[in-house]
Parts: sequence; C-alpha cells; structure tokens
Amino acid sequence: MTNFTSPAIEARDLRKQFAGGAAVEDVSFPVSSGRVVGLLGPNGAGKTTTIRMLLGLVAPDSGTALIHGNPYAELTDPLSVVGAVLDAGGLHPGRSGRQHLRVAAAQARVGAGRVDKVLAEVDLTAAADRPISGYSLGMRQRIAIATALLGAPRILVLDEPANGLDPAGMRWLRQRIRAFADGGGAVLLSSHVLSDVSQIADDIVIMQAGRVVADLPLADALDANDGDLERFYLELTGAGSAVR
Ligand SMILES: Nc1ncnc2c1ncn2[C@@H]1O[C@H](COP(=O)(O)OP(=O)(O)OP(=O)(O)O)[C@@H](O)[C@H]1O
Repeated sequence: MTNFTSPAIEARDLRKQFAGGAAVEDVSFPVSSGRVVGLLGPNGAGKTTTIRMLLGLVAPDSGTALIHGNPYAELTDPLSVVGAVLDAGGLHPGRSGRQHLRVAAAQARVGAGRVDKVLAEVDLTAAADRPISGYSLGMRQRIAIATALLGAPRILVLDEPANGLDPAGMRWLRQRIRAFADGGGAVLLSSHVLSDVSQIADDIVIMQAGRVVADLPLADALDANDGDLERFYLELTGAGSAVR
C-alpha cells in the first residue's frame, strides 16, 4: 500500500560493500514531496549505488530503501510511482524518439496516448520522428526524461541528468524539475558538479567516501558559508581527493 504520510523517498541506514570495499555506509536521508534534493559528492562517493538501492536495482547489505514507505520491489505499478533516468546512453540509435517511447510504453503497459503527451512535455514533438542517432546529447537526455515520465509518476530519480548538457539544456532541465516539484512531485538528482545542483535543489545531501557528510536545506548551507557553497563542499569532500 502506498503510504502518503511517509516521505516520497527514504534511505534508512543503507550499506553496501563491493569487493573493493564499502561503497555506501549508514546512508540515511528523506526526499519529501514538493522538494528537489541534490545528492552531491565526488566521483566514487556512492551516489549511484545509493540511487540503485533506492530503485531496487542493487540489494543493500543492510538498511532499507523506501518509496512512500515501501521497498521499490513491492510497488504494484512502479513506473506510475517513480520515473528514473540512470543512463541516457542506452537508447537504440536506429529508432526515432517516438518509436523508442512507443516500445517503452508497451513494455511498461502504459497507453500509447502517453507518448505524444510526454514528447510535448520535453519539447521534442518536432524531432520525434527523426532517428535518435541524429539527436544531440541534450535531446537524448530529454528522451530519457520523457521515458521516465511515461507512467505519470510523482517521483523522479535522476542520476547525473546534467551530464553533457549545454547552458540552454541546463536551463530547460532546471525549469522542468522546478515545475515538477512545484506541482507536488519529489525529485532526487545526483551530480558531482556543485553548480548544477546549487541552481536546482531545495536541499542538498553531500556524500564523501560512502557516507553522508551533510544533509541540509541549500539556503542554510549558503547562509552558514557567506554564500560560498564551493568552499563548504570542498571542505567536506576534500579538495584534490575527488577520485577514489
Ligand atoms: N558493481 C560494482 N562492483 C564493484 N564496485 C563497485 C560497483 N559499483 C560501484 N562500485 C564502487 O563503489 C564506489 C561508489 O561508486 P558509485 O558509482 O556509487 O559512486 P558515484 O558517487 O556515483 O560516482 P560517480 O560520480 O563517478 O558516478 C566506487 O568505489 C565504485 O568503484
């Protein structure tokens, strides 16, 4: 049963160890409806592993990953609850954007009528019948986001959605994410680029070496650091030790 009194997303004491060591340790944070939470941290900090646990793609060694109070795997119609963009590289280049979305809609048992709606939502109607091989990176990101929106979810989970976007693409993404959250949606997005997140997020969760080292409203982080978020971030994550 979907429990709307629980946070839209909640990581509780998540831990995951790989052969190389602990990737995620004691990670807890909520994402509430109406909020955009930026999951920040240098390469290898554990952001993707955390996101994959929240989406039921990686089993935690301990802890719980909850969507409205339930593990993702127990959602009866997960694609109508959570839309995820993990990697915009997995698109079939020979298909058009519309064909890709039709296949995804059929797989997700979503009515084909949603395809035109999500194409319009990501401003890709005009390019919908061109092959994806001719799409720019920004257009591929839009198709990935459109795919995530097919089930009309109220939660979006976006892993590095800004990767490779130009300033216009970034502005578009910011506006879409803001509108989604202002409409009551919950958004978790990860990035290793502070400036990407600082222009979108309401709250920031900073990870370093598998652990959460800060979890606070963005405005509080700015107030406490004379507006110098970069200094705060680098102090917490260790300047110059970005890659593990
Ligand atoms: N399937 C896996 N097998 C072994 N080690 C893994 C696996 N997935 C992640 N790791 C390791 O876990 C750690 C955390 O990786 P993760 O991808 O979660 O970090 P990240 O913060 O998302 O980094 P990036 O910003 O580079 O994507 C890294 O040391 C990584 O090498």
